[in-house]
Amino acid sequence: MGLRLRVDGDVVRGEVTFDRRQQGAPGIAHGGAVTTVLDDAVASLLVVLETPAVTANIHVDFRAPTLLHHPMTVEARATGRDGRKLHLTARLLDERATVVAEAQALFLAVDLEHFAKGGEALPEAWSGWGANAPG
Ligand SMILES: CCCCCCCC(=O)SCCNC(=O)CCNC(=O)[C@H](O)C(C)(C)COP(=O)(O)OP(=O)(O)OC[C@H]1O[C@@H](n2cnc3c(N)ncnc32)[C@H](O)[C@@H]1OP(=O)(O)O
Repeated sequence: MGLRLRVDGDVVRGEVTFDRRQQGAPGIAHGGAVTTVLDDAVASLLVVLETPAVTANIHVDFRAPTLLHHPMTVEARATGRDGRKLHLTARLLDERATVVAEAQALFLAVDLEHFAKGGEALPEAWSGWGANAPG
């Protein structure tokens, strides 16, 4: 879906335009696709936090239809930490800055060994992250 994310201070921002591949109802993005974008945005905050963590849960409020072929922006920020629990939030906004969807996510910090289960090499940049997790 061409989601582009970047770190801007302690916020993650990005742009996405949904197309027919993410269609749910005619002309409108599927809620699962919207949730994927919000989950990806909050997950990118882990770069800011330098903490390996995984989504334990994510709650999404769909405030307005997310129209296909309309450029959307997404922004995510951390709202708090309680031990291993990272509280993260993200919003998806349309061209008029109307919030079309927002998410509250709980991530749990994990040891890097958690990802070894996937059998893939981990990004080099993650090598220094382990010291912060679990918190
Ligand atoms: C570094 C970049 C990574 C990119 C990640 C991208 C985002 C993703 O898509 S991750 C993929 C989707 N998520 C997953 O695969 C996670 C699968 N789940 C798991 O591995 C485990 O359930 C995991 C790690 C979340 C929690 O297991 P575990 O470490 O044993 O925690 P556990 O001891 O059960 O619980 C710890 C605390 O969290 C709470 N908790 C755990 N799960 C939840 C939940 N789903 N909702 C609310 N609270 C929860 C527990 O109640 C407990 O709270 P307290 O300490 O107050 O009693």
